[in-house]
Amino acid sequence: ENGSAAAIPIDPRFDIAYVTPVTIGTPPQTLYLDFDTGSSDLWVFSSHTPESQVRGQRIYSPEKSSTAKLLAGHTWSILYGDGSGSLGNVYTDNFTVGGVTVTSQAVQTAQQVSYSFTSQSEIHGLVGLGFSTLNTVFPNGQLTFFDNAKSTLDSPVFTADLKWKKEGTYDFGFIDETKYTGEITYLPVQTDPGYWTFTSSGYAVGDGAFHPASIVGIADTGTSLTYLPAEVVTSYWGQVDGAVDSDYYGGYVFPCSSKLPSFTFGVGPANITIPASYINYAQITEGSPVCFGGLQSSSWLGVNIWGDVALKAAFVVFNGANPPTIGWAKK
Ligand SMILES: N[C@H]1[C@H](O)[C@@H](Sc2ccccc2)[C@@H]2OC[C@H]1O2
Repeated sequence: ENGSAAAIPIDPRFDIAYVTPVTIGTPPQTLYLDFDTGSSDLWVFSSHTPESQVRGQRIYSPEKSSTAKLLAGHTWSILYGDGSGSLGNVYTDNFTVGGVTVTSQAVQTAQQVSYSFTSQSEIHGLVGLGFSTLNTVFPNGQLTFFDNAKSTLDSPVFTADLKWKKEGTYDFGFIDETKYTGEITYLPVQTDPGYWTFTSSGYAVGDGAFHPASIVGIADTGTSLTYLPAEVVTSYWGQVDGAVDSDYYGGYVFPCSSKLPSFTFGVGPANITIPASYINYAQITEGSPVCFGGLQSSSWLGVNIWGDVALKAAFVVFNGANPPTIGWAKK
């Protein structure tokens, strides 16, 4: 059974993250979760999360679900690239998103969450859509929702159609031709260690020359910005009046009044252009004349990350066939 679900920006001012409604258990409990191709744990705020760490989030209560089963002796603990983290125990239960149901999905219930989760009341947990090898459940790693659902889908794919400051969609099991223009360019995926890792064929700043290059990076719907090699972002921000790489603000900032160029990245023989407006990410604080860039250096990260700022400029196909590939189309 195929499915389709909304990807809703959690903040109307800038696209810090997107959440998608899911139901868990019997009777169904609805939570809004962050679908994250950059990790592979499905975890939720729960009745096991200390009240001091819950601030407005909806919670999953396994004790109220007749189909919940404790996965005895199993625990999990995850640390994310941005330093946030969570840990807890594990149940299996019915899990439905956009009409696609997995009847015995591992649902990881949080017993601890870090402050950055407590402070985001609109995010009630994460659905990892990376490869199941990254799952942190111990002693037996669990399968992602997509890996469990794959065999029931018409095609072993899901697609991301994220949008700038608007609601987009995740589709499961099919490719909606009305959501993109031209052709989809498919690239090989390196599945070790478990991210959707692909190689971009280069970049261009604004209407400038295309620079062929091999940029290995991960497609990560759970990361807000896009992080690329220093030489790439230096050449981009070099075109922006007043842009500086600020230790104080932790990245490239620029006068909000400055004109920004677009940014184009290669996907095989094709390319995707990120409009300048997407790269004018946000004011430092409400009303500030200083703005934070959506394109930042990856040098301190050790990995290039094509986050939402890049993904929302494209229609992206996460093809879970064997071997997996990733498809990019303009829209
Ligand atoms: N794959 C990403 C993940 O989804 C988020 S976890 C997260 C933390 C706080 C708020 C919302 C989400 C974190 O940032 C980058 C990488 O790790």
